Amino acid sequence: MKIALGCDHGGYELKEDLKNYLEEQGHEVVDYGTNSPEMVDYPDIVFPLAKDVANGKCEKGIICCGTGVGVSIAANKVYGIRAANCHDTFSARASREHNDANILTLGGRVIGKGLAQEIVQVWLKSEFIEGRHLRRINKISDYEKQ
Ligand SMILES: O=C(CO)[C@H](O)[C@H](O)[C@H](O)COP(=O)(O)O
Repeated sequence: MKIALGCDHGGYELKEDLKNYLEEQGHEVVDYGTNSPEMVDYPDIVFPLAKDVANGKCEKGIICCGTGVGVSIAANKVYGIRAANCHDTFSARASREHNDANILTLGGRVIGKGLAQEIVQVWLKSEFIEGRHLRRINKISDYEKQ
């Protein structure tokens, strides 16, 4: 799978670890930075990345910051993005099965690398189950189009 990966300085170490992990799993990773622990403003990373998920250049996105919250708020401003900040595997699975989340956000100051890898693994293998959830997603999309 072609995956857009990005971070700010708060998620830099986790992003680097996930890049290796995803490549080991055979995924194609497109790295949107940042590429050092120096301070950056996360919207500058998030918007180009999220646009490329929304327009289909990348199938899914994973973004790390200190908490996963700031990047999630920013990503959800981009038309067509459903970003979910998940720090447990139950929520990660539900964000795919129920919400068809196309971006996962993670907090490098919240969870360790091992748990982050498990969350990513569950998130990537879980599929949207449609049914009643599609009706709800469509209501969000309709609102977004207004
Ligand atoms: O947006 C965030 C908080 O929800 C992210 O965790 C950022 O990484 C964080 O705000 C960065 O904070 P810093 O004090 O500039 O390192």
